[in-house]
Amino acid sequence: MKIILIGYMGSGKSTIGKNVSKMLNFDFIDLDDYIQEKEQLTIPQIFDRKGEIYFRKKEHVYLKEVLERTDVVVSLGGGTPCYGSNMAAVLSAKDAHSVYLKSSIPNLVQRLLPERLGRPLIAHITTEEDLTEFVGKHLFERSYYYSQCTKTLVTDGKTVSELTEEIVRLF
Ligand SMILES: Nc1ncnc2c1ncn2[C@@H]1O[C@H](COP(=O)(O)OP(=O)(O)OP(=O)(O)O)[C@@H](O)[C@H]1O
Ligand SMILES: O=C(O)C1=C[C@@H](O)[C@@H](O)[C@H](O)C1
Ligand SMILES: [Mg+2]
Repeated sequence: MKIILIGYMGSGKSTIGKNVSKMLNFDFIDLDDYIQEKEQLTIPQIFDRKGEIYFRKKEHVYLKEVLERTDVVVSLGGGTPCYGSNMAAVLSAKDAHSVYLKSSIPNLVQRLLPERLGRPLIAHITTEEDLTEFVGKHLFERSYYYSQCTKTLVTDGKTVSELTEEIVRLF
């Protein structure tokens, strides 16, 4: 079985995915970490030196690679399901269950403001007001893809351990 965690930047995919994998005794792959390791560059370096189109092409190639794995929890990047045939690949992967971690705009903004420098799409945004506007528009565009997941979990008001347990219970 594969559990694929999907959601906007800051929704908790990496943090919760790692915990779920430990509880289920599954392997854990964070697609962003996998890309960084394969490319021997950080995500900001890839965007800066090679550009976003290069990143999206590699993200697609490595997604296909990790979808071959079994007994694994995979946390995708925030944009992964929203490009090319990636969401179709997730939905058609063998024995795969996709979970959308759905978070409100104010919660995402509170989490992302202090951590924005590691995320090239928002690194240039400095105020809470501007980040709220950006996340609102971006999430609206991306929700079309996120909402295709087989399960949706609202994360607002829940701790990482509560969400971890909820996912473990689902499977
Ligand atoms: N339910 C939660 N309650 C409080 N803090 C949380 C919760 N989920 C995640 N966080 C915190 O929010 C921040 C972002 O989480 P994380 O890096 O796991 O998000 P992500 O979805 O993997 O983002 P990205 O798409 O950018 O990789 C972290 O500091 C994490 O500890
Ligand atoms: O939302 C996005 O498009 C991104 C999210 C991160 O996980 C990284 O994959 C990268 O910063 C792009
Ligand atoms: Mg992550």
